[in-house]
Amino acid sequence: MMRVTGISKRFKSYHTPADRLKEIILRKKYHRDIVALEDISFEVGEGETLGIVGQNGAGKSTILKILSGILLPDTGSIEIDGKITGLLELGTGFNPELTGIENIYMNGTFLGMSRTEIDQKKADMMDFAELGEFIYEPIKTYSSGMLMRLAFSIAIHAEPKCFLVDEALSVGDAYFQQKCMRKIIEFKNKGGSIIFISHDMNAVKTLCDSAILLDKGHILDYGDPKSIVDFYYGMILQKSHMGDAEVEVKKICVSEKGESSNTSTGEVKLVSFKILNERNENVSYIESEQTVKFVCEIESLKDLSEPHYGLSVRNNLGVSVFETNTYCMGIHNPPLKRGQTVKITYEMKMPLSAGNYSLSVGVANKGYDRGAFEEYLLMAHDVDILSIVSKDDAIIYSGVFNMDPQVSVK
Ligand SMILES: Nc1ncnc2c1ncn2[C@@H]1O[C@H](COP(=O)(O)OP(=O)(O)OP(=O)(O)O)[C@@H](O)[C@H]1O
Repeated sequence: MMRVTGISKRFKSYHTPADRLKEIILRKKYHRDIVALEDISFEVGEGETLGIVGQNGAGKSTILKILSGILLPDTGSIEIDGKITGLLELGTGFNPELTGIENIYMNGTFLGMSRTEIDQKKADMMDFAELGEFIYEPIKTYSSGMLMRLAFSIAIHAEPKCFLVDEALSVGDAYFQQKCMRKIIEFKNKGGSIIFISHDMNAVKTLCDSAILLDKGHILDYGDPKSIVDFYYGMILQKSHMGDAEVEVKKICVSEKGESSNTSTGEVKLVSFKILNERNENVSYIESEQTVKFVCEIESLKDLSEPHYGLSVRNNLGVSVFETNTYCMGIHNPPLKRGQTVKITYEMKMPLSAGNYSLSVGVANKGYDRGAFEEYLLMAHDVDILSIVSKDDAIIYSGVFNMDPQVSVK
């Protein structure tokens, strides 16, 4: 178990290096205080993964640096019965002039391993990193992906109690990332604690047992990863909304199956959401590969010049299995006048594996600008759940959906 209590960290920001000198000599304040973290507390149990999410500058890296001992907090404490290691700022604890093997010794020592321990684990570390002959070369000749392979291998073999995972993992190629993920899951299953920092919300929902939403150094919310991610999306909606409307995050109920976390500017309203089969009957479950209709009624509370509507289907791990919107599909929708209601029907086949799938809907106005809609108006998460049961005569397969392969064996 790891317990972090009341951690705070401030940085002094100087306009120029000369200001630092002036401050000392003239004994006058020449800096601006930046609150990177304020009174951060959390716990991670054995075998648990805590996700930390937040926008750029929220304080995520500062937490990791404090946990790994690179930075000291101004206040607060960290209690853990063992080591904390992880992937941090690639190169920390490495000497570029030394070979991969020499760096295993140096970095291993930095992570608290004895020489005998490193002697015993060196072969495993080298095997895992798969660097071939490069392991005998100075690491200044390594690509960032190769450096990451070495850093990960040493950090995970150092037998930590808590492992820190951040975006540095994405430097590795897809093959090595998968290998790292398998190792991380193995570590977790053996009782290791993990702190996972990522901008990939699907990964946070899939891998974490709990999550923290950080904003400007403060914990905005702490709890179940799914609601944290929904809250985070709500924040993004608010920031990407270029209109002047206030955004509210609230729970709504449009189906009998429970609550949906609805983030809305209040300019459109989700009136109803229905799941129908081919005979237009309301259904809550279908057989895999059947056609289904999702019918969504939206009321506009202001004039919308170029409305767009989106739908996403997520599996029970929160992973998006399908997501699209009318803008991406090249559909030009008629404008909506204030007070008008529009009915959007998505008719599609669902060749998904058996399980429960949640449906989310979104509404935006105007097209993409800088990779996002100009005006997000509504994001209603998990408005309904559709259960899919296996199709009797389907092939036996595992995975997310039936790709229906045509096989020829010659
Ligand atoms: N060495 C430093 N000196 C001054 N300010 C700093 C320093 N390191 C971080 N900060 C400030 O602290 C705040 C938190 O930064 P941090 O890097 O922890 O954010 P982050 O959530 O990791 O962001 P990102 O997602 O962009 O990596 C930011 O305002 C940043 O400018």
